Amino acid sequence: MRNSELLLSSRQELNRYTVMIQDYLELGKPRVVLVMLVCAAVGMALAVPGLPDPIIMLLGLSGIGLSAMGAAAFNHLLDQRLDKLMLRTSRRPLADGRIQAWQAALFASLLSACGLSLLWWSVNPLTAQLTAAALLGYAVIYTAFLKHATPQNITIGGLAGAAPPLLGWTAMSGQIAPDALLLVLIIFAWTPPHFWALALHKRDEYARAGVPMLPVTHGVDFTRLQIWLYGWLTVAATLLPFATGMSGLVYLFGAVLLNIRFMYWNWKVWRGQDPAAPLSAFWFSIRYILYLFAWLLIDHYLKGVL
Ligand code: HEM
Ligand SMILES: CC(C)=CCC/C(C)=C/CC/C(C)=C/COP(=O)(O)OP(=O)(O)O
Repeated sequence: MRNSELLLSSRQELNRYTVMIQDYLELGKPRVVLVMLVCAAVGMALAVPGLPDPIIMLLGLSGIGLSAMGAAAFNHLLDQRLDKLMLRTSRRPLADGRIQAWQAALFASLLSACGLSLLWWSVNPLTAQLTAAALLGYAVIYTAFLKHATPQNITIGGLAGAAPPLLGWTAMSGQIAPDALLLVLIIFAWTPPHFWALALHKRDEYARAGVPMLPVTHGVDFTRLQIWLYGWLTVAATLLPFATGMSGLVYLFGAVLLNIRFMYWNWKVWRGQDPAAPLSAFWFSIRYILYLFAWLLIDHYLKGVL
């Protein structure tokens, strides 16, 4: 083989590996997990006065992240047939046949086992148990049952996605505190407006695939109203950290600004006059939750200084 041919084939080999790594990474829904890890990190910071122990923080975030990615990979595995039916998900590695079911099962099991063991042995058993509950809640209860059974799938399944700040909190303090549950409540209330905005936009795909999401079972108008109402519930939940004295005026300032924008988009969705509003509301909901947790963190550290 000539040198140029050798170079070409090693480049092709490298490309194949890069694509394979990207496919496995995609199974773990890395962008969703990254936002969850931010929420977990804020839970860690708020659980203790001063700075959290960096070693526990690293071990805790690794364990939570690996477990959440494991749960997401199980979701890909169990949903592979459904994912083939929807345009948004049809190019996923399993749905598209780029990864085999046994490979995904092995990957999901390895990630979950590594994540949970790391938490059990190097953080604390309570965090490992709560993370295992969230993993099963999303991968099994939501994906295998609720998603196909009831339009309330995400209100109940949302509890698993809302767990990260509590997991961060227990990783650092070893106990479940009311303040940590407030943070869970915020994400729990936020999940319906977050997801139903996307479900409105993708209503026809869900209908064709036979998934009983709210806009499919109860119609578009009812879903718009629910987004508006759950939006207010989220606003109320976000005021609780200030009302209970857990966070101060800096947080309140940030939360009010974010809530104005959040309710502006939810209002646009509710009115139903702008066909682009649901997708814009969905994307804003992600920035909203990220920035809200950032404000909690800023407030926590400024409280010590101001
Ligand atoms: C059961 C609860 C939840 C449901 C049903 C849900 C649903 C969804 C769906 C269907 C997508 C689109 C995914 C895609 O196109 O690949 C999405 C995207 C996203 N979700 Fe959620 N979500 C939930 C909870 C959460 C939570 C708790 C967080 C973070 C704290 C979160 C953060 C995100 C982010 C960052 C994206 C964008 C991902 C990207 O850019 O590809 N979600 N969500
Ligand atoms: C241990 C722990 C913290 C677990 C949480 C796991 C986790 C990654 C939850 C993500 C929530 C999510 C993106 C739901 C969408 O699922 P879907 O199946 O309805 O959406 P899809 O159609 O895009 O797959």
